[in-house]
Amino acid sequence: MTTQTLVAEIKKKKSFLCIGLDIDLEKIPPHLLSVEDPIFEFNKSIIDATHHLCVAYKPNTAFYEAYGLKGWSSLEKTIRYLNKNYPDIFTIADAKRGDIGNTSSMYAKAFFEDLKFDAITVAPYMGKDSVEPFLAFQNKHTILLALTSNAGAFDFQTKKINEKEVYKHVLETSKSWKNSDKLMYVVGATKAEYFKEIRKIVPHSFLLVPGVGAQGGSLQEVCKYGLNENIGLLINSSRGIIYASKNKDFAEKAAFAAGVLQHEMEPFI
Ligand SMILES: O=c1ccn([C@@H]2O[C@H](COP(=O)(O)O)[C@@H](O)[C@H]2O)c(=O)[nH]1
Repeated sequence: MTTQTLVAEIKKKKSFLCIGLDIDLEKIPPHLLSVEDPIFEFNKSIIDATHHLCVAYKPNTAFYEAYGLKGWSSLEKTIRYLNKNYPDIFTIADAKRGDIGNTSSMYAKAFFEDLKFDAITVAPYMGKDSVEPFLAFQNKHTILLALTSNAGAFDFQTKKINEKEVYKHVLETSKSWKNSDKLMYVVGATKAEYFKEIRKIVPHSFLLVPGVGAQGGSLQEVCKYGLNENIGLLINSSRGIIYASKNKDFAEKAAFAAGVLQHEMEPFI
């Protein structure tokens, strides 16, 4: 998907919500556990109930890899279902990959060519040659971890090298890489006070913002400095939406929780 299509969808739906599909079999309604593929059935119900309220879905691959081949098959069925039934939805594989160049190329093929995701999250730690293979794919997006939502972000990301924080080096240096127009960045909602500085370095880029909901980040605080001329934000909530209920009404309750966030977003669009 192109960035222009994503922006048009945001304006059409009056939403920049991304719903995280982080499926834990211990958290889904028990009645689903007896069907053949509980993860896919759960995802399908959540997607059908919420697709009009969001512009993106983000399965975190860890939640599928944890269930082995069955989990990977559920992930594959989920992305195929999304691409077939809701082609205007932006799909993000939250896989946090990145390795030496030829290995990164294989990761990119797996997620962009085989699974046909629109975007993948990538760790910047191994540098330019580990990220550029992802950027070689047309109409695909690479979402680089810049300033993450967890407490451990302060271990390295905010430490200074040559008087500049590491996350700022990530933002600035990556701008010089080939096809850097395909880059987006992860910035945690729990780090709202950093958005002003971040927007000075990447004013036009999209930011994927996890941390609203279960992690306590504030949508309003993020929007204060995070928005740009194209909205430029994808606000993610996973547990806060998909586990709104453990009963048979789970999809309906997820839609209600998604609607609350979408409603908060409307005035910004
Ligand atoms: O900095 C980061 C990067 C990724 N994540 C991921 O986003 C979701 C958040 O889930 P919630 O249930 O809404 O807390 C999850 O997949 C994380 O691995 C992040 O939280 N922070």
